Amino acid sequence: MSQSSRPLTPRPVHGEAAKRIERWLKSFGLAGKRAAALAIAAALGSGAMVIVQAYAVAAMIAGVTVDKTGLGGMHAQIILFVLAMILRAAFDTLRQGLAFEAGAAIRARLREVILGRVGAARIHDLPPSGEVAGLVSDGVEAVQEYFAAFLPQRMIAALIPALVLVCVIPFDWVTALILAITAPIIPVFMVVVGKGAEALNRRQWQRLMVMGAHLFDRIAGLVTLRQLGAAQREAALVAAMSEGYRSATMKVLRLAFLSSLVLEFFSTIAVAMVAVYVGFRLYYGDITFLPGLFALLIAPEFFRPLREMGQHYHARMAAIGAAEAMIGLIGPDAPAPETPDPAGNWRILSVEGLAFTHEGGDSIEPLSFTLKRGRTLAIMGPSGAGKTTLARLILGQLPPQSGHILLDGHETDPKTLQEGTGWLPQTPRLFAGTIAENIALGQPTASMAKIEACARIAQAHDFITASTSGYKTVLGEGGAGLSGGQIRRVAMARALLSEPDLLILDEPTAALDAAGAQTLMEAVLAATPDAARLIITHDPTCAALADRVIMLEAGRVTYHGSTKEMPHA
Ligand SMILES: Nc1ncnc2c1ncn2[C@@H]1O[C@H](COP(=O)(O)OP(=O)(O)OP(=O)(O)O)[C@@H](O)[C@H]1O
Repeated sequence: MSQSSRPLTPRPVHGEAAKRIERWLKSFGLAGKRAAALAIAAALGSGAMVIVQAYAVAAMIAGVTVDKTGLGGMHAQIILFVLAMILRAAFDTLRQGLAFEAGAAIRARLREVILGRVGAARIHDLPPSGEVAGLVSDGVEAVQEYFAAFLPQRMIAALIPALVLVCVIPFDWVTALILAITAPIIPVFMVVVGKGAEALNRRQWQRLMVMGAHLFDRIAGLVTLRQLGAAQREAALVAAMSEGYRSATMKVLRLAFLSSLVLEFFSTIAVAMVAVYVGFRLYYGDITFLPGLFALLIAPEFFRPLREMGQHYHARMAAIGAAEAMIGLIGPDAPAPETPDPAGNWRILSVEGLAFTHEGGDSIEPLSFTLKRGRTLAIMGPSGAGKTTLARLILGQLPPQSGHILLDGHETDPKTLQEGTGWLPQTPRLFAGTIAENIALGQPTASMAKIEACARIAQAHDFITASTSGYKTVLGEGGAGLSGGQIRRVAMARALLSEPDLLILDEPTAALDAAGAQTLMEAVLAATPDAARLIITHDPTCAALADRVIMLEAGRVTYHGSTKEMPHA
């Protein structure tokens, strides 16, 4: 079980670092660009209708109270008001739909890139599953808010107040001047609040990632934890982490609510200034009723987009926090997901000077061999000699500290090799599901006939069909319902099903008697005539069927030659 070692109190990012993250984020915006642009246009339409409505209301009130026209003489204003109301509702509905569409396109693109990167990662580079889950769910949602809420609002906050100013100037330029002078208060305040919000949001994300990774890891090992009586202790640890996350979230929310309150306060003061000024001018007869009332009605609408941008500013902060974690996972580029390389035409696998040292100091000394397709190499040696380590290096699960793995003399991407490899691990793992699903885990479209044929070769068919549900027998988590030996047989069928170019079998005959081991290996070799086969074994019967043998002792090769001349293990 692993635990993230990242610090819980991150350095604050602002200035250039935050802008760099934001540039990275924007490279994903292309996915929903058209819908986002249309959403902004719809918001502008709605803003224009608000101005028309304010004018119609002011004209109606002025007609009734000052000009004493009566409602009967105001058909034009009433029709204008109703039309503006209907159009405004239509624009708002359209805006919401388009913003959702833009957000959905960006969400899909981000998830595609993250999962594509995780799928393409070397196995030893894989991030904890909890972190990946946190990023593709909450992380992607936070980023979509940035695109669906903050970015359009930023544009709207620049355009609608400008539109209001242009409309107010012909009626009352003094009010327009007051609005223009007070407008910058809100963006300035937003930037001040933003400095603190960035650090808080990043801390919240770090805590969520650590908690997610920890929780996934502990859930996967729940049986072991219970067996060791450590479940309660772990539960307390998870509770403490949740509490840390709750407290970080509350700090973010507190700041978001407080900043909204202060923004409301400042915009209310600015509107009040306009109201007092208009009131005095009306009183002294410096302005007529209609422009004064129109200026009063429109002043809150001038500040509304700015206030809303202030409220969405925390969406930007949350997105930067999430994006930073994403960059850590998928890198600073936003590439298209890699398409799998359809390799498989190679003939010779060459291992050249491959070496590795575990953290504890145990190592494999530089080791070289070649293995042709259709040939079998047995790796033997006492327990702890480094046999499994060698297999894991070839499978790309451990990064070699030196040396190369070549296919037909060319350096190869571990992913390419992994895709064409059938692997029976030393401790195979089955999952909850039917036996057929477990065999077809890597080949979900495989036919039942093929699944059955592989199960026969792996000596699994008889015990599978002995149960009433046969291949449809449902297994519990970890293959519960089968014995350890039976799990190994099912996993062997799984390794054979993909018709691999390279077959790596770690102790394939464990738990079988000599006759069973011989039959199994002969069947496996006959079924994979074109595969290169690497067999890790303690079993001399099994090794005798190979073409060559490498004997390892404490990570060093003690024999490399034909099977016939090998010394007794
Ligand atoms: N993840 C690890 N961290 C540190 N040391 C490790 C790790 N995995 C293996 N080792 C050590 O490396 C050495 C080689 O282990 P490896 O599993 O490759 O041996 P092996 O020959 O396959 O043994 P066995 O036949 O028992 O499976 C052992 O001493 C083992 O303790």
